[in-house]
Amino acid sequence: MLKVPEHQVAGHQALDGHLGPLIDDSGRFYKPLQSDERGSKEMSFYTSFSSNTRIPEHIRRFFPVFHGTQLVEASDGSGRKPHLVLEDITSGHSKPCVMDIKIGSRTWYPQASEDYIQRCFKKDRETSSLSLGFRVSGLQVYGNKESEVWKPERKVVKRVTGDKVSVYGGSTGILAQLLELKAWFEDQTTYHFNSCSVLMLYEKKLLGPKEGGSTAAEVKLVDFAHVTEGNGVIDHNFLGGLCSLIKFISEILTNPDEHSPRTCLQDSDKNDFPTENGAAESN
Ligand SMILES: O=P(O)(O)O[C@@H]1[C@@H](OP(=O)(O)O)[C@H](OP(=O)(O)O)[C@H](O)[C@H](OP(=O)(O)O)[C@H]1OP(=O)(O)O
Ligand SMILES: Nc1ncnc2c1ncn2[C@@H]1O[C@H](COP(=O)(O)OP(=O)(O)O)[C@@H](O)[C@H]1O
Repeated sequence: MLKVPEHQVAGHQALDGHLGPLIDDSGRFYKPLQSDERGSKEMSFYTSFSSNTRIPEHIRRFFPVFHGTQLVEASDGSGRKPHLVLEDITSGHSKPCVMDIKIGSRTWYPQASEDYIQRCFKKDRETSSLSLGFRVSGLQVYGNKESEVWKPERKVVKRVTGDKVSVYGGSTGILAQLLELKAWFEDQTTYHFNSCSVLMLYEKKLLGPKEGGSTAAEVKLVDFAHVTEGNGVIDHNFLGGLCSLIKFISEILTNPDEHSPRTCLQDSDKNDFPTENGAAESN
């Protein structure tokens, strides 16, 4: 029996009769193939990437495992539709803290439709993409009390700017993984990852007498609906955004006091989680 993913933080969602991804109990994530060229682009990417023998194994682990496509009952009630069958990155977690960060100062690309380019121009300008080279697309953070979770609405997430971003779960784990990805992006010229996201995830553990804190963090790349061929050219847009994100996280780690939770919320959001402890997680 497929169900709506509880821990999805961005993108199209399978709620209220809309078309969106589903999960099963065996750790698979079913992403519906969008009917326009986005669906075929994402499938082409996964097919190409999974059979590309030049991708080093230590880089492959940053991508969800691809299990082909399958016809399954779509979440919008429109009948059986083709879905990409992917590894569910949140599987095995009960309190995953997740952040989706869309990389690149621009999400448009020359081959896209005029309409898409115009929409991207607007979103890139109105968010931190243009200024920072990345933007937060969605997040959820568990706190220290049993049911405490901070999952701000999309409109709150979109307002986040450079001085208000706070990174939950910095540390060597995340940083080391981002640096490993960066080294590959400095070299690879096969794909251009337009409008693609870095997903950061760690399991929140409740603070108790013997335990506390959180487990090792994971970095994954998601959303390949706009990947184009690299044609021997470095993906400067993604690489630039990634470098900027790395610098941003490094600065938080070196000056954590300047990035207290109070700086990440606007006055109107202060009734929301996080608490000080929740934001001080280190991964
Ligand atoms: O529909 P919207 O306005 O929520 O836009 C979607 C975006 O949400 P956002 O506005 O950035 O919060 C959404 O962004 P996220 O993945 O949520 O970061 C996608 O960009 C999506 O387009 P595509 O599937 O990548 O082509 C976007 O979908 P399309 O409008 O292009 O179908
Ligand atoms: N393989 C996956 N496993 C678990 N969650 C995923 C996976 N891929 C995507 N997600 C969740 O779904 C969200 C949207 O994914 P994305 O591929 O960007 O969809 P869209 O194309 O609708 O924007 C991500 O922010 C993440 O929360």
